[in-house]
Amino acid sequence: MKTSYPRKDIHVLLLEGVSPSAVDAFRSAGYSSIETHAGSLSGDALRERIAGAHIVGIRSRTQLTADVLAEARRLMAVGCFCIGTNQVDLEAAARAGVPVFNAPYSNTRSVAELVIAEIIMLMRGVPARHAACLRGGWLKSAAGSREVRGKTLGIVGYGHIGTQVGLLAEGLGMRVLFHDIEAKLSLGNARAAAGLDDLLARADAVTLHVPETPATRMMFGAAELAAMKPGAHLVNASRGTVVDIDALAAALDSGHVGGAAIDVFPVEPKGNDDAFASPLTRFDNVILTPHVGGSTLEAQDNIGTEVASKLVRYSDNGSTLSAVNFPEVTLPGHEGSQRILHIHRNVPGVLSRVNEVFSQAGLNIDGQYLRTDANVGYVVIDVGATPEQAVALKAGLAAIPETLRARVLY
Ligand SMILES: NC(=O)C1=CN([C@@H]2O[C@H](COP(=O)(O)OP(=O)(O)OC[C@H]3O[C@@H](n4cnc5c(N)ncnc54)[C@H](O)[C@@H]3O)[C@@H](O)[C@H]2O)C=CC1
Ligand SMILES: O=C(O)CCC(=O)C(=O)O
Repeated sequence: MKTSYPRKDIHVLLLEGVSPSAVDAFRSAGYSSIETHAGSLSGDALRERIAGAHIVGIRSRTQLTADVLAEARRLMAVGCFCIGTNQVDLEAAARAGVPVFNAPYSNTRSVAELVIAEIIMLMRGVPARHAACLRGGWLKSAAGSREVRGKTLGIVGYGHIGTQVGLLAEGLGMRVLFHDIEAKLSLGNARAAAGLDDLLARADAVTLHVPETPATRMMFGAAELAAMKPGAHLVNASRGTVVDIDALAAALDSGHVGGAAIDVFPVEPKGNDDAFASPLTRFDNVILTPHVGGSTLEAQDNIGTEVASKLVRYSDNGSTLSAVNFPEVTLPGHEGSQRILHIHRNVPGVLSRVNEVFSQAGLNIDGQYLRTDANVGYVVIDVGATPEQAVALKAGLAAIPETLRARVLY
């Protein structure tokens, strides 16, 4: 059961080279116990470091499984300093009373720019020419080299990244088709395809911008690759599980797929010192990048500030706005009141037990904010009480059997 701490005792663990802007944001908010690691941690090293952390910041590589979260008994919140949150068991985190935050927009432009550059490179046949030069060869020829102007780009997943790719591609004179499972507003002159097959049959290049979900796992296999136009190119900067890499290697071998740019892989090295292996490394007509779609200084700087600010706001004020796994509450300041957070399993009767704790103490509630989802209830109570009374109230709340976490805010 985790309760109240002064900021100096709140331990922040930042992994995977999270930007220094995050450290700055924590420090300027008064948090001084900050531990940073350049790489990801796993196994015993992760369990050991997370056991003492109140706030954990990761990027896409650190796996916060239910088992790992179970060891993190002090954990108040998780920050994913990226868009994807598939590396965290979000349900297990919610069941433990731990909100998870991310940065849904800050690196999207960086991904879109890389994708556009790759589409031009693939259509010009640059990867194979570059590979030849590195080996002392000279492939000066227009064979297979095309302008992107007038060609059709198929975007699968027309969200924050997909829409930006579409607008940039139109700026280059491309025709844009998209496919999404949701009805989406077309930006510019983009058109919704009749379905994935329609998009694949018409696109000269296909780019994938879907999240990792059960439905997108291996959504791009032999059948989808075969449905692409002969010689069309594939770009994947979404998640490595979305494309069947062996099927892609076979389609590149046969020449049906003209080239590919792949930024994400089913298995990625844990850090820069680990070796990378892929069935795609033997092809000259591919661009392989080490999951750097969002790795620009601009994006990382913005993400560091954005996610750290959300974590500080939750820690200082209790607001869970934009948490991805948790009831969202936006809260005003609580000057003049003690603010107590109570996170509980959402079953009938808990709120009346919460209120009973306050009425038994004979204290008036100044404000109460409640949000629930199917599993978790989050109630924030402002009360005119002394700090000592607040700690006693927190202990009363902690004794309610459905309690997941209770905390007095500093
Ligand atoms: N390579 C990198 O460094 C980066 C990779 N990413 C990945 O890109 C993904 C997309 O990012 P955003 O565009 O910001 O996400 P988003 O949530 O704004 O857009 C995703 C779109 O995919 C659609 N979608 C979901 N399932 C689908 C399906 N089965 N078929 C077709 N469409 C489907 C959604 O309706 C949504 O419109 C992220 O989830 C993340 O995994 C994000 C940032 C950096
Ligand atoms: O840059 C990173 O660490 C991960 C980027 C990414 O894949 C994401 O934002 O989802």
